[in-house]
Amino acid sequence: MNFVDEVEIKVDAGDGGNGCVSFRREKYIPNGGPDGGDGGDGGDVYLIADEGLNTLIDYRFERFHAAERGENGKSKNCTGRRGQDKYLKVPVGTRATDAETGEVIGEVLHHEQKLMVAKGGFHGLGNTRFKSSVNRAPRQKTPGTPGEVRQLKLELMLLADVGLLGMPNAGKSTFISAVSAAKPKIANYPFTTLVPNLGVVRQGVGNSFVVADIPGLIEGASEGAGLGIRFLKHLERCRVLLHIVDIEPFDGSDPIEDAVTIVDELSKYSPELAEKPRWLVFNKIDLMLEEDAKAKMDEIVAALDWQGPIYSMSAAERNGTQELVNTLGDWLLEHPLPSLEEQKTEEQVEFKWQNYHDSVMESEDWDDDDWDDDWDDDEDGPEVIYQK
Ligand SMILES: Nc1nc2c(ncn2[C@@H]2O[C@H](COP(=O)(O)OP(=O)(O)OP(=O)(O)O)[C@@H](O)[C@H]2O)c(=O)[nH]1
Ligand SMILES: [Mg+2]
Repeated sequence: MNFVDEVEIKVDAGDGGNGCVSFRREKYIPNGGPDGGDGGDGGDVYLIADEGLNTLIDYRFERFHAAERGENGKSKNCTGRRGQDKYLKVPVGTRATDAETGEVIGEVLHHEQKLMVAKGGFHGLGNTRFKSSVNRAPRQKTPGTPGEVRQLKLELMLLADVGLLGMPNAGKSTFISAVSAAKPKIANYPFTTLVPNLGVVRQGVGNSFVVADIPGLIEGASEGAGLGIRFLKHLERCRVLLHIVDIEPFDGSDPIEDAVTIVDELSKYSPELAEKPRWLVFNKIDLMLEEDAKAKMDEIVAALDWQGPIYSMSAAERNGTQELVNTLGDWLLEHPLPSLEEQKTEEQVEFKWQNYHDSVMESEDWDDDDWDDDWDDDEDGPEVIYQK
């Protein structure tokens, strides 16, 4: 099974390089000024979305990823080189969470989108920076700060427009194979589908949508029964859910209870997901006389107190499926996805060392009137303070 949608990895951004203490030593310049350069910043760790990937499996095997350390500063005012950033390729739709705090860092939703998951350390300052009218031969420097280390949970959530929800054997996979080119395994035993499948429904040029078929849910799924509810996360980004109800389960279970169970488990998993637009789709109507089917459907609608849209079909006989797909296509056109900018509501996560630079700048070493005068001269090599 190559589909892996959850992994935990450790990311380690590069430490900042240390500042350097050094003095200019040259022939004929006996008392050269300070010329210790700053260190380089540590490299950051980023996720980068790659549309060619559809699993996080590589991260099962490689769990530690580090960016490069910044180089230390050197004499002659040489600034250390910045550490190289580390880019981790992930499938589009991957979300990163800090595993220790549970804080969602962000997600990558389109090809080549980048997300910083660990910030590199800030560079240390060389002694040139501490030169002043009072102290012309400073021996101060600051060390680079450590790069951020995070235990990271990566979760892949499939990007689909329509999500299928229902008991095992309800006919979810039969439906997706009826309306798309997807060829999932279909069988009359529960949990035939073990990992999500995506199917593309084509309705003419430039008008297609994606359906996600996920493993079935059973009672107690939120407590881990069956395959649990871990696959429900793949429905979070769908625009509409189809609750597929088998009106004549061959295991003899009561279709009313089954339908209620699904709604309960959905609400337990996430009230937001339960609030998402959802259509009730009765399946296997070929197994009953029309009147009996109608009566059964009415009972289920009443038991669920269902007010939303209702469809019926025989996925196996492809009866009613095309109609459902056409209505879905129209509905999706009328309910476009919010643009990416609107989706970016997530706050920028503050990184641990964000304020380090400010605190160094504010420290007393900088309270010097001559500071501004000295600063500008540094651009083209060391400033010579004493020259005979
Ligand atoms: N008579 C009839 N049988 C159907 C219909 N749709 C599906 N089936 C049968 O029901 C059984 C289960 O179908 P699947 O599509 O595998 O069900 P599923 O919801 O994907 O089940 P899981 O993957 O286990 O969650 C299969 O034997 C299908 O042939 C239908 O409309 N009519
Ligand atoms: Mg299935």
